Formats: sequence, C-alpha cells, structure tokens
Amino acid sequence: MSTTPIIGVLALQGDVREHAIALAELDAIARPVRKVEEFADLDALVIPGGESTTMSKLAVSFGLFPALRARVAEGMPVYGSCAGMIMLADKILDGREDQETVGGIDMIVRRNAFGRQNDSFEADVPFAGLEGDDPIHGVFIRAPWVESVGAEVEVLARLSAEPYADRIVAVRQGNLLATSFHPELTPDRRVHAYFVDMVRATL
Ligand SMILES: NC(=O)CC[C@H](N)C(=O)O
Repeated sequence: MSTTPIIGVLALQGDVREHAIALAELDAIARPVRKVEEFADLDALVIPGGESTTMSKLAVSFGLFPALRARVAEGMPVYGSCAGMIMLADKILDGREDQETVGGIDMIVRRNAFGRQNDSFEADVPFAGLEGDDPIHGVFIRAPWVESVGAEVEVLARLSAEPYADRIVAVRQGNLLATSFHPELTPDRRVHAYFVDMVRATL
C-alpha cells in the first residue's frame, strides 16, 4: 500500500494555490505552510514562483531559514519553481545584497536573466526524465536561469532555441529540484509527477 505524501507549499508569497492544485491532482496532500511548527510533519516542500526578494524577507521575519535549511540537510525533497529556484540556489547573481536563500543546490542562479516583465516568454523545453519524449511547455516570467552548476548537480533541461540556446532551466541535486519556469501554470503535470515520484521514493 502506498502512503499519501504530505507536501507543504511555502505560503509566504507567490502562486501557492496553483502548486497546491497540481499536487492534489497527483494524489498528494498539499498543505500551505508558513510557520516553523508546520514543517515538522511534512514529507516534502514546494517553494512557489513569485518574487524571491519579498519571499526571502518574509522568511527572515517569520524566522524560517534555520528550519528550512535543517529539513533540506535531513534530505527532505524540495521543489522550487522560478522564485523557488532562486531560494534553492547556493549563490545568486543580481539579487539584493542581503537576499538570503535556503540553498542546497550547488549552482549560481541569475535573477531576471531574460530581462524584465515584457521579456517574459513561453518555450517548449526538452526535459530529461519526464514521462514520454514530448518537451514541456515552459512559461518564463521574469525568470532566472542557471549560470553554472557544481559536479553534483544534474542538468535536466536546457533551452533549445536561440537567443537562449543551451541556457540551463531545470536542475536536480539529490532530493532538490528546481525549474526556471512555472509548470504549475500549465495543465501538463509531468514535472509535478516527477517530483511526487521523488517524494514517494523517500517514504
Ligand atoms: N516568476 C517568478 O517567480 C519571477 C522571479 C522573480 N523575478 C524573482 O527574482 O524573484
């Protein structure tokens, strides 16, 4: 019998509801969380898209970083989309100087790498490890890209078309997963399914 994973969605700011809907469609229990006490019984966590400076400041004022880092160090699976990717980066470029991250993925992420709001775009992205061979339709909204990764990081997706060909937009390191784009905003559930499978493997 398989247990139903309890996956928190960090609910400080951002598109919490869209992630919760995607997870519920995959038979996970999605729970919005914003307090330290709420992290204890989670099997996994999603950090949504939104605005990472605001999210980071709120996480500081709610005193969440030590608990988040401790759960990451214990191996709890975490998936971050867009601002969530920034939160999982060990190092960020173009962030506010005081912008703290949870870290855990040995990567350098460049915020707003594709330009400003007007430069938001959509692209089909070949993504390793998803069910089927079809690329995933990525929505990029003031998105970051991954500038460079360390040896332990697996690159799952790169953009395939110019002017951004080969830019890294999805990575995994151990139980941490991050995408520059927002699979929670499109109906294709394969990225969330990939994450829920990662979570189930830890139960
Ligand atoms: N759509 C997003 O999550 C955008 C991320 C945002 N530009 C940031 O730096 O936090």
